[in-house]
Amino acid sequence: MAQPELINLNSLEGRLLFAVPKKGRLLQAALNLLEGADIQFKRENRLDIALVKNLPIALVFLPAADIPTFVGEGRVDLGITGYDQVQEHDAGVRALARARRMSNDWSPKPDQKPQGCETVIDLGFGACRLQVQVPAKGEYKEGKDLIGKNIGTSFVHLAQEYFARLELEQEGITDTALIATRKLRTKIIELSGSVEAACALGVADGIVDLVESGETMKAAGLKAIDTVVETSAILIKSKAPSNPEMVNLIAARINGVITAQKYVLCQYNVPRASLAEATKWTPGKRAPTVTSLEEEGWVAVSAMVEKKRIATVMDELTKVGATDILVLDIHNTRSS
Ligand SMILES: Nc1ncnc2c1ncn2[C@@H]1O[C@H](COP(=O)(O)OP(=O)(O)OP(=O)(O)O)[C@@H](O)[C@H]1O
Ligand SMILES: O=P(O)(O)OC[C@H]1O[C@H](OP(=O)(O)OP(=O)(O)O)[C@H](O)[C@@H]1O
Repeated sequence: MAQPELINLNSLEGRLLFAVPKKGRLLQAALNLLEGADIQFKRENRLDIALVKNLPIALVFLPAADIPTFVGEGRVDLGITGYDQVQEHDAGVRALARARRMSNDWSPKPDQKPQGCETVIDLGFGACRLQVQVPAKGEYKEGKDLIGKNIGTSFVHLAQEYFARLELEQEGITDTALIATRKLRTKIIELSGSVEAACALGVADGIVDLVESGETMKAAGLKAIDTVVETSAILIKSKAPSNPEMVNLIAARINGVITAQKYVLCQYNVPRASLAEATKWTPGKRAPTVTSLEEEGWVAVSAMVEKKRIATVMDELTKVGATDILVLDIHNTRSS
């Protein structure tokens, strides 16, 4: 039986490291993006590193929550994760800086690489909201009603900052710099999953958790009273990537795939006299392509249109006299 090829660390030499969620909600959409960007790899069973066959890249499969740390510290060059995870990581970095300042242990190394990650593209999937939730039939109406109570969450740092801000507001303190040094009256309880069960089980008075369809929240007898972060999946890069050209190439490819998913190509024929009216509905990304038809007084138009607008656009084009309207899927796209 053929043995799987083991990856030794030397084979990562010279390769751009690209972190991908190893499981969960973002995994499949991230894999689809890689396929669309022609990033070819074979992931061996149980191995969290895969060498890309056609580019000098290695994929590293990591928990979505850890990806901002690896990218932020420059251990990995690029990553796909949720904006919520980046925000939680950044809030954690602020909390650590505050703790170190308070204990006078603040000694940045002079040769340290720039830390932190930058958002390259909003990937347009994995949209949900990090919300403050309370029992639907309970007495809590707004975030500030939970001050001094027990809050269950996996997003401890964002929850800490959220309640620090509310506590300061309640005390009439406007200096937001104090959010970072606040000793909270509200108790934040870290939970790693099934957070929605915390209220019913008496562990928490309220929770801070993700809501997508709202089904989990409803089933747990909870309602949302505030939003901490609106999130979707993003492509992030380190502030000091090992190969900036390769980062740009991957970003351009992924951007092309995302744009292709968002747009369709709309083609139609229209009398030249109605062209101005018709192209108001199909201005294209830069400008529509207009070509003359063999038939006198007619032109053919081709333009990219956002998928979500296409039905309305077709209705309006018909009204202004366009005919032979075709809508085509776009497989990939690239613009500078
Ligand atoms: N309905 C949803 N619930 C949770 N996360 C979602 C949802 N929709 C999109 N996401 C995104 O997916 C990211 C990863 O969440 P997910 O729960 O799938 O991760 P995970 O690695 O399986 O973590 P865990 O083991 O804690 O469940 C979230 O941070 C968020 O950005
Ligand atoms: O609004 P909805 O569409 O119902 O989605 C939200 C739920 O999905 C996530 O949990 P997940 O299923 O990832 O499991 P977990 O509770 O173990 O994190 C999140 O923590 C919510 O519980």
